[in-house]
Amino acid sequence: MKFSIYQMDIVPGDPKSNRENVKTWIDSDVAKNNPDTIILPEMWTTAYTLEDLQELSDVNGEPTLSFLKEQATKHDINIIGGSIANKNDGQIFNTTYVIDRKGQLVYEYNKAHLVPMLQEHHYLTGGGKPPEIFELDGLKFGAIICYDLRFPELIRPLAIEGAQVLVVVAEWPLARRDHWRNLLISRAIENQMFVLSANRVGSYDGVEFSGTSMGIDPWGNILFEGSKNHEQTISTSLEISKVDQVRKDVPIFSSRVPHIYKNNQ
Ligand SMILES: O=C(O)CCC(=O)C(=O)O
Repeated sequence: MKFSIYQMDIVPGDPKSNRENVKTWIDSDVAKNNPDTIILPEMWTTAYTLEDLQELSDVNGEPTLSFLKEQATKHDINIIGGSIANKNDGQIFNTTYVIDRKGQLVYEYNKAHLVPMLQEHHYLTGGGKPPEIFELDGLKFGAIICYDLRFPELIRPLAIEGAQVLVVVAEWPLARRDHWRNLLISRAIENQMFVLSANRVGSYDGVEFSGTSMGIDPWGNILFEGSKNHEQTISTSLEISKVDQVRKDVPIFSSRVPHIYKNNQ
């Protein structure tokens, strides 16, 4: 499977412009790289304009969901749609939508962990459910959003259930770029799966973001590392058989002793 990751800058509070930018990018990326699956960053329609989200959020995914479905069918691509601010029953969630090449919504997930450093709990509601595996073109994926990366207990069950690729979409700040790199590499090694991440660049409200969208193989080798501060398209293919190979060479999943782990995790 060939992936394109859009390490984009985001126009704050202007979903229409951001959708237009993403449309232009998809048109040119499809012509150039012919991807099977594209990946966008976190909150790419609004950026972290938390105080304005009541007004700027999509409602039940619209209009962004229809936009993503249209792009998927038009170009015959799968889309892991980063995440968007999304109002549902009066609450605002940070929601990832995954659309297949037929334009079907195959998966949705709301960010589970809210960021105390950003006072997110004043503006957003946590999803309250763990991520589940979804499939695209026969491959098994998990997807999480930014701060979720700090919680290995959220990700472990995905690996146990056979996820081959973990996708992490983010607006991770430059100030903690070392954490970002090391956590992504750790999640790949400990779960013996590919990790692909899409992080934004640019700045908003005095916070500079760190780019550095990464691809890591199940052995922990870095496949690519985006720039810290430039918009960039990362195009990559994964040799999926590496997952089985690494799990065979170092068979941690058959070495587990869940009955001694707290909560049998
Ligand atoms: O965990 C971090 O350091 C960054 C988290 C974050 O900025 C986010 O989840 O949006």
